[in-house]
Amino acid sequence: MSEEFDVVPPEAIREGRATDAYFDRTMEALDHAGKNPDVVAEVTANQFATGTWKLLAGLKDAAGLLAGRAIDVDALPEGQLFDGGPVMRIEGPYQEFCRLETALLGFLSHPTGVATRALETRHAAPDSTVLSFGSRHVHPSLGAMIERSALLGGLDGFSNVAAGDVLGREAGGTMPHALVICFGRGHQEAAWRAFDEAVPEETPRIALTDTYSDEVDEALRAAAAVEDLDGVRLDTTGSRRGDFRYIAREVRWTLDAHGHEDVDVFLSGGLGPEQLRNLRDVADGFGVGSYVSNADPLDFSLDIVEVDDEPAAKRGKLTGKKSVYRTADGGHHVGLAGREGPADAESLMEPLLRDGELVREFDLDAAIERAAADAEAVGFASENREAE
Ligand SMILES: O=P(O)(O)OC[C@H]1O[C@H](OP(=O)(O)OP(=O)(O)O)[C@H](O)[C@@H]1O
Repeated sequence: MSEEFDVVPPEAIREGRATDAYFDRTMEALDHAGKNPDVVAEVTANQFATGTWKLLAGLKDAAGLLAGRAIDVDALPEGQLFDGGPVMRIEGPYQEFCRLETALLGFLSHPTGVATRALETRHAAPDSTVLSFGSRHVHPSLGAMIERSALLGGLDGFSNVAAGDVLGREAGGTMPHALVICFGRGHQEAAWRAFDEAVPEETPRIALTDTYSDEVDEALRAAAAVEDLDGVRLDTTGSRRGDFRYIAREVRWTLDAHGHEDVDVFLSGGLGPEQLRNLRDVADGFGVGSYVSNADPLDFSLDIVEVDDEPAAKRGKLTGKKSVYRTADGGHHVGLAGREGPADAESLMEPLLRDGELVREFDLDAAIERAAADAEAVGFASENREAE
C-alpha cells in the first residue's frame, strides 16, 4: 500500500498535469497542425445577470497557476461581488494556458461557492461572533481553501489548525464532546476544570454544556466550576433539540438569574442563515459548519471569445472581449470592451498578470473589507432578507 494520500500534488497542478485529458489531446492536435492562435478567453458563470450575487474567491491561487505563462490576465478583484458576466479574461497564445483550464476553474469555482455561503451566513447575524467549524466535512487537503473562503465572506474565525498555518492566522474553538466523555458521566466539572487549567491564558474558556444532561443545569454547573468562564456552547443533538431558541433563552435567563450575565452563549450544530436569523438575539455567537463548507462550487466555465482579434465563441456564448461595471446605483453591468459603459459606473476588471508577471498584490484583509463594503453597496443583506 502506498503511504501517500490520494492527493494531487501542488507541483502537478502548477505544471498543468491536473488537467482533463482532452486538453492533452488538444495540445497534441494543435502542435501537429502547427496552430497556436492568439485568443481572448473569459471565465464566466452566468453571461447575464440572474439577480443572485456571488462573492469571487480563489483568485490568489488562480493567479499563482497562471503566472509565468506568456499571457495577460485581467480579473475582478478578490472579494468583489458579481452577478453575471466574466470575472477573468486571459489574452495570449492558446497553448500557453490550454492545459491549465481544469485547475483554473477549480481554483475559482469551489472557493467562490464557499465564500458566497459565508457571506450569506455573515449577513444573517451581523453582530454575532460566527466561526467556521466545517472543515471536518470536506477532504483535508481543502482545509485552507475552506477557511480562507469563510474569512473572505466575513466569518470571524475558523477551527482548522493546519489551515491557520497556511493562512498565517490562528485557529480557534471550544471543546468537543469527546473531552467531556473522557472524564465520564457525572464528572463534567472535571473536564471543564482540566481544560481551564491546561490551555493557554488567552484561550477563551467556553464549556460545552450539552453532553450528558440538561443544558440549563450543565451551564450553571460550568459557571460554578470555572472561575471567569467566558461562555457555554450548546450543540444539542437534533433528536433532543425540541426548540433550540427556547433552550438558548432558558440558558441565558438562568445564567443571568444566577449572576452570570458575563457568560456568553454559543450555539452550533446544523446551523445556517435561516437558523441564525432566528437565534441571533438569544445567543452571542455561532459555530457554522456544513452550511458553509458543503457549498456547491459555482459553475464557472472558460470560453474563447476572440481568435486573432475576431469575435468568436461556441453557439450560446457571447462573443467578444467584455467589460464589467458597478453602476452608481449598485447594479452590475456587462458590455463589450472598448464601448462606452454606463455613466458614473466603475470598471471592475483590473490587471492581474502582464506577460506572465503578477502585477497585483493579494491581501486577505483588504479582500475581506472589499467584500463587506461591496455587499453593502449592492444591498446584499436586504436582498437576502427578501429571499426569506
Ligand atoms: O453541524 P455543522 O454546522 O456542520 O457543524 C460542525 C460541527 O460542529 C459541531 O460539533 P462538535 O464540535 O460539538 O463536535 P463533537 O460532537 O464531535 O464533539 C456540530 O455538532 C457539527 O458536528
